[in-house]
Amino acid sequence: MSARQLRATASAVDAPPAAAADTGRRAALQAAPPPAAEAGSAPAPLLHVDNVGLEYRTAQSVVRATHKVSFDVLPADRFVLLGPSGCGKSTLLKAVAGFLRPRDGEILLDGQRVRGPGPDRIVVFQEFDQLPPWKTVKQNVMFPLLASRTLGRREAAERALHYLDKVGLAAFAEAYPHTLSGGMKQRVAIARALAMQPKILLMDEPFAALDALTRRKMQEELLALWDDVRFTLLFVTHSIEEAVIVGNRVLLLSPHPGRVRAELDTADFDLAGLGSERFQNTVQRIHHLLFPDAPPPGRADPAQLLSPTDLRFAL
Ligand SMILES: Nc1ncnc2c1ncn2[C@@H]1O[C@H](COP(=O)(O)OP(=O)(O)OP(=O)(O)O)[C@@H](O)[C@H]1O
Repeated sequence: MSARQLRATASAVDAPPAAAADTGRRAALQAAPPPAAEAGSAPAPLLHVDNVGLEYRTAQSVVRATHKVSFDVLPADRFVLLGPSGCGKSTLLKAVAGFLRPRDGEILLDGQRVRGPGPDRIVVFQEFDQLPPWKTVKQNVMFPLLASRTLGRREAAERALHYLDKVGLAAFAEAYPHTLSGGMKQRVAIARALAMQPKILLMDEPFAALDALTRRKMQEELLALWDDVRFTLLFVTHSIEEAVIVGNRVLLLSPHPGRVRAELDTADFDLAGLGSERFQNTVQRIHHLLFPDAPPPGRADPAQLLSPTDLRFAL
């Protein structure tokens, strides 16, 4: 990280809330430009979300999920959408995946407008039942490669084993999903997604159903995997701690309907700093940005990632 980025990061997370309010939250907390920008050649965004409004329509009602949300995800970003329940995080992810068309604005992936689902965007969900139980672990990882005709059977098997090895499950290739723990099932889902070598990996609260210690371990493994593979990640969470650990950039969304509250550069934080004063102060500051009128959250117990700053309960 450049000295300039470090300074920008510090001003983003250490500035007092009043200062953020004075200068405009978005401006004060804008992510630092990547080093290439200093040389005048900023990388083009891989994902460009421009003024996107999303809604659900039924015969009886219209539910507005997001309002004029804009952000850019750069190649190899770990970009996190953070906000309270109902602010439209999952809906945004669904729109990027192509399952939902924006009511307003547009979503571009690699310069192309997103018009529907495609193998260049793979979603990992929270649920443990995303793996067909009648297929072995290896067959599960191979399935999208074969179904999309990306690879033939032999190459698909090789690639499946390669990614199962990366998530530490090569020894379980012939096992069936019901014999695996929740964390292992999520690893298989991650291996299956990465095996498709998508342009962007979409994760919708992938660790939320795991116990706190397994969740922490999975965060650690995800970061190690990213270090190894350098994929581009769009990750949804309620948990401020998880957002700060997993993301190098975090977009804060206001309560329903979701609007952009701020964008933070969090590249400087990792699991090692979890209990530190600086980490805790950052968590509290993010909480304040989301809920300026609420009392500050209690200090998070580093052993408990489902902490008072889990925003499911923050409305
Ligand atoms: N299928 C649907 N039909 C109608 N409204 C929906 C549907 N899915 C979501 N919504 C509404 O859209 C809004 C945004 O929902 P969304 O699930 O995207 O929020 P979220 O931030 O992901 O919440 P959570 O963190 O609780 O998963 C909410 O008001 C929700 O009730």
